[in-house]
Amino acid sequence: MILELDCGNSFIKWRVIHAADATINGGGIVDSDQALVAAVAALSSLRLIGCRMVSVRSEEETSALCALILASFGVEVSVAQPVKEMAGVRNGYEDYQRLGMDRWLGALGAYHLAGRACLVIDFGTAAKADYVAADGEHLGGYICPGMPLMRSQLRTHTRRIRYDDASAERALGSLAPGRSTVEAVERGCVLMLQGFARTQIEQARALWGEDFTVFLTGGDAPLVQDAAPQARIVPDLVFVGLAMACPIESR
Ligand SMILES: Nc1ncnc2c1ncn2[C@@H]1O[C@H](COP(=O)(O)OP(=O)(O)O)[C@@H](O)[C@H]1O
Ligand SMILES: CC(C)(COP(=O)(O)O)[C@@H](O)C(=O)NCCC(=O)O
Ligand SMILES: [K+]
Repeated sequence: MILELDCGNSFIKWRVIHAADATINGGGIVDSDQALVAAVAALSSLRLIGCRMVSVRSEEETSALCALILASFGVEVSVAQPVKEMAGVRNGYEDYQRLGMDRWLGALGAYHLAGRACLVIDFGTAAKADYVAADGEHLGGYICPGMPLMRSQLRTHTRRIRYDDASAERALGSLAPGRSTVEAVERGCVLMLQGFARTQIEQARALWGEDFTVFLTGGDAPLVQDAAPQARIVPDLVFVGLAMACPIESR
């Protein structure tokens, strides 16, 4: 079995797959290193032969988690590293090392799955869009605040925007004009994300006509699904790219 980890700015997404056929043994989303170890250790008949990781966290946090994985499960962690080119995709950044590794792996995974031009939109802590042309050239992309950041900026920089998580969840049952603060903020931010997605799709259409595939990923992708009916929702897109970047021999 292989442990796969996607360490974003807010959460760690993890899964355990069988090395031979990549079938999924377990997985989840946790908010700390300790919760990760507890969740993985709770899997029955766990037999890890390796671990691969993508992280957009600091070097210190990333190596601390690698050390914890080694100490807890006895496996070395292979951490995806920036490269100029892989699997037919060429990194489009002026300095390829600066492109977020989650974005790069999402682009790799998308191009692998689509085999043609693709637009990857990832709604995590930040909202990201990345463009890969039909010949594999990564054209670059866009970054703006995602749902958690927009929400917390409003809460932090205003005096009268205050509400709890439960009412936030209830507010998203509809996108009609809000009749309370929580509805107005939550629905307004979702419309911002949807507008972001629509604009990216328009731009992809201007570049490529109808010959492209749209991928939606990240924890908040479901909030945007209705605005992009043609998109493929692929929650594990980054893991697709991670397996390509960090192959682990099965024994
Ligand atoms: N089970 C879940 N636990 C926590 N957040 C979730 C869950 N499912 C969806 N989300 C949403 O996912 C968002 C975080 O997305 P994610 O892609 O994990 O971000 P990041 O990679 O930046 O850590 C949160 O804002 C939350 O709304
Ligand atoms: C843009 C990001 C902060 C997104 O992080 P996430 O929302 O996945 O937690 C991450 O991809 C990153 O740190 N990128 C480096 C900067 C760049 O891609 O230009
Ligand atoms: K991410």
